[in-house]
Amino acid sequence: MKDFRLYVITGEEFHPTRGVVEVMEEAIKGGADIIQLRDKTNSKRVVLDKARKLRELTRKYDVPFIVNDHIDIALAVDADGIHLGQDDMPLHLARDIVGKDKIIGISTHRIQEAREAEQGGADYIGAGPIFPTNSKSDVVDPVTTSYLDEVVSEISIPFVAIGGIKLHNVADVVNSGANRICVISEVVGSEDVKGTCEMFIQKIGEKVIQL
Ligand SMILES: Cc1ncc(COP(=O)(O)OP(=O)(O)O)c(N)n1
Ligand SMILES: Cc1nc(C(=O)O)sc1CCOP(=O)(O)O
Ligand SMILES: [Mg+2]
Repeated sequence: MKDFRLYVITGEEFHPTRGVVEVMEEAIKGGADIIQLRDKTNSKRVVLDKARKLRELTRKYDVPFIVNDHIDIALAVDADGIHLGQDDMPLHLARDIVGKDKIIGISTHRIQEAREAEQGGADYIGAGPIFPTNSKSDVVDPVTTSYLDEVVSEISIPFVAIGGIKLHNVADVVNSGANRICVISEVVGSEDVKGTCEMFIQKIGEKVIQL
């Protein structure tokens, strides 16, 4: 899989007056280099329609496109991959269904889950929530950057830090060894989506050691 630095997930509740394609296009123009469609409320038919549109957009910019939760929708639109949590379809079954060429990302909140994902053939893991977040209702307590320290020392597959990551705290995450960051609200809820992505990209590239 192509490496990435800034993973942006849709969150339409944060931009009620703007369309999802328009907002994600701005994110891509600002440097988002992988996109996920995450829609926990709409019907499958509506999610499928959004997936088609985002597939078209991401092809235009050659950016990988991941669908959250719905393997069938991911396959129907020929997404590059799927993202699954600990309560979703188990990794080995998902791999059987999607085949070896699709990206599978797995959410992890503790090191044992990360080990299992790696051993099970995940392409990347999500590590979080690092900080408190309002973007996910059924979320576990923040794992803090100390979970990133464990992941850095033990896990070899790519990991992306997620959960409550903002421009003001991303330096702490980067200083813990994360060089892939995943964001919903701070990006898609911004008045300036492109500019916010550009600032994230700049900060991901900087290791600021606070003494
Ligand atoms: C990159 C990334 N990491 C974590 C998640 C969360 O997935 P999950 O735990 O299945 O929760 P939902 O997003 O389905 O509510 C994610 N989507 N993406
Ligand atoms: C979708 C999701 N998954 C998480 C996890 O820890 O697995 S945290 C999260 C929400 C991230 O949104 P925001 O950037 O707005 O905090
Ligand atoms: Mg899920």
